[in-house]
Amino acid sequence: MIFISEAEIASLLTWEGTLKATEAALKAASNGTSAKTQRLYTQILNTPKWMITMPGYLEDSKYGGWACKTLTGNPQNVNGPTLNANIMLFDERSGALKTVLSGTEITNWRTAAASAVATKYLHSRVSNPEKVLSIFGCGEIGRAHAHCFYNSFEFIEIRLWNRTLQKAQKLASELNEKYNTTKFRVFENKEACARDADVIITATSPGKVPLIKYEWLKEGVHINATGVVGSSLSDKTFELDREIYKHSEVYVDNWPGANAELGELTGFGANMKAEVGEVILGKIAGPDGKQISVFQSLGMASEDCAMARLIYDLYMKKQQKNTH
Ligand SMILES: NC(=O)C1=CN([C@@H]2O[C@H](COP(=O)(O)OP(=O)(O)OC[C@H]3O[C@@H](n4cnc5c(N)ncnc54)[C@H](OP(=O)(O)O)[C@@H]3O)[C@@H](O)[C@H]2O)C=CC1
Ligand SMILES: O=C(O)C1=NCCCC1
Repeated sequence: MIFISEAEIASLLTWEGTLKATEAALKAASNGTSAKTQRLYTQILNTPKWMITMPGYLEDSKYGGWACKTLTGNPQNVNGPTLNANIMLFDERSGALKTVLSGTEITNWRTAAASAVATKYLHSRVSNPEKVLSIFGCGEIGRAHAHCFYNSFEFIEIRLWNRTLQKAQKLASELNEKYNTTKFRVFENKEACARDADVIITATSPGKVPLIKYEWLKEGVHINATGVVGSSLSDKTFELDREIYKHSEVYVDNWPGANAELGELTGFGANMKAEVGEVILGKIAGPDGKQISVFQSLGMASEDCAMARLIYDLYMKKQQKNTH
């Protein structure tokens, strides 16, 4: 059995590969070529710590795989990441365990890639270079989005907001330095950060008060809302206020997951429009550019299957090269 570590995975990950694998998984959710199994939440009693088990299967000659991700979350982790993930990849003929992959960075990358794919298909005018992107939350998922969106689109300005200001400042400095740019700007005030933004990403552990208010938003804005609290928690909260859901078209990655975990949104009056895959496949027309669109990202096991297969193939290729 092979173990592929975070360090090895970091050397194999590219945005191009991640975007293709994630798009394949989003498409498969809407054309019946991936399993629709629900994920399971297990909580350590009387604590906010949870484990999610995500079994999945994706049929695809390039990105197909049969895998199960386990992910533990501890919102109180101060010295390490909030999320720790591992992915078991199985042999489809024998059922034997083939590989265990560290899954934390894979989760960060594919979550950002899912938002980028959603933005590509739901916010068609994004190729206009005069666009502003605002990212709320500069943790691991926010950081991955900043890299992914910088490398995938041409925004004129990328705004960063974080509850703890210093974290946004640190990330902005890192990114401006790495990409030799001044596009990344820190905003202390949430409203100022959201106003006039064309695309918004929320990547926080949602608190009791929603982060973003409807009255701050520009016509036709596209929002990728990635922060979620497990469905087994009684104090479930969302990053966007109810008025936003009432006035938006809401897109999801998969209906079975949304039906199980996003029931509240229908209660808020949300127009739960379609899976992103249905738009990719041309089954449903995307937003008209005037309405607000929200991609309420849940994350799918099939995305992890696609990524596990991608990384496994790259790893094996590298091993073969090294032995010749
Ligand atoms: N949709 C998907 O597929 C996936 C979604 N997620 C979700 O993404 C979110 C972020 O995860 P990750 O980046 O790994 O976590 P991190 O712990 O790295 O970052 C958490 C972020 O949330 C902020 N935050 C925490 N509480 C609040 C609050 N009350 N108000 C505003 N901001 C707050 C933190 O701010 P500060 O720095 O001040 O503490 C920090 O920016 C989580 O909700 C997670 O469940 C994760 C993986 C996949
Ligand atoms: O898909 C995932 O992976 C996650 N989804 C929601 C919560 C954290 C991880």
